[in-house]
Amino acid sequence: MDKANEGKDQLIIIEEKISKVNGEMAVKKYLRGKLLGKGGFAKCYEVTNLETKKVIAAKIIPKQTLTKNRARQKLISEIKIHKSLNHQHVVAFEHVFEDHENVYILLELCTNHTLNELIKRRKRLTELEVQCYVVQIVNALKYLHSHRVIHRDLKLGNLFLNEKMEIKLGDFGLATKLEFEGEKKHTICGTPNYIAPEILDGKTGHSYQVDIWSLGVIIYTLLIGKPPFETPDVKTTYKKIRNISYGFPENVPISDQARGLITRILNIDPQRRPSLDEIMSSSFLNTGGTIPKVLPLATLACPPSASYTKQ
Ligand SMILES: CC[C@@H]1C(=O)N(C)c2cnc(-c3ccc[nH]3)nc2N1C1CCCC1
Repeated sequence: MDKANEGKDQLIIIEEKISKVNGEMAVKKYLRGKLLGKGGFAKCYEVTNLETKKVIAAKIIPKQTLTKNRARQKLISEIKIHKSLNHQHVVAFEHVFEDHENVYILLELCTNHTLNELIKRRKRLTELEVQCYVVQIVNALKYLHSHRVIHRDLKLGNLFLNEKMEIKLGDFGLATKLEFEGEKKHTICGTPNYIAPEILDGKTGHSYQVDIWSLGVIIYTLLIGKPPFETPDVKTTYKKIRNISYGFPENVPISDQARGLITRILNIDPQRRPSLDEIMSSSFLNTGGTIPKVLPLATLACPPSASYTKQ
């Protein structure tokens, strides 16, 4: 797109040129809609496939931001991993193409934004809502880990919500795929509030358990309203993480089951953290005051959380 197209009231068409086997050129057209926001180097738009009328989300990355090899490798890895995934609670990877200026990644539209926006509006969620979201996140992680993929940047802002308020795990920019079981990764990465201690100490290497740690931080944040190790300064946050220095505020009531699960997950030793199956069968996810004992909670539909409405 050239500068002239930055105008608000013009129809902007993105064209994908495809050379067919018989040498002919086919063109797919997409109508660029409203700006959804920025994600890293990308500008993200709502986009309509003019042939199928399907409305999707597009991450548009200017190629001039990909001159450094590191940024280019990161994007290639994100596309390679995300493209290979297909699960109800993972953002669907629709398509990817490029033109002279940009790389276009087309993804499932999640009209209720992310758990970040939900928490900003609601301050904190009920235990029943948290149980329901956690079951979906655990299922997404079971799928990822069974395909030897570690997300490594699990946080509220990467947990998208579709029109039915279902969880869709997205943003595989920091994800990695193990070449073999038991392989350990050493690259430092993640978002300060959610980063596991073994990534910070960088000695022993890290694996799937870093996603379990982040899940513990997410459960705490959804129930309490802010992350356990949050401080105004990143260095202090890292110190609190390394010392497992957090507490449960007196003024926020949470069940023993929730407190117990968070405490078991936020363990400095990755091996001591519960597995995804152990989390799924934890008392926190299987004790509901009014839940009939007959059905395990995981099979129940979610309680209605107010969906995202513009204020
Ligand atoms: C396209 C990038 C990213 C994303 O990865 N997805 C899946 C997504 C889906 N729907 C939405 C969306 C639908 C309606 C509002 N946002 N946004 C998504 N985002 C946002 C855009 C801005 C920052 C992250």
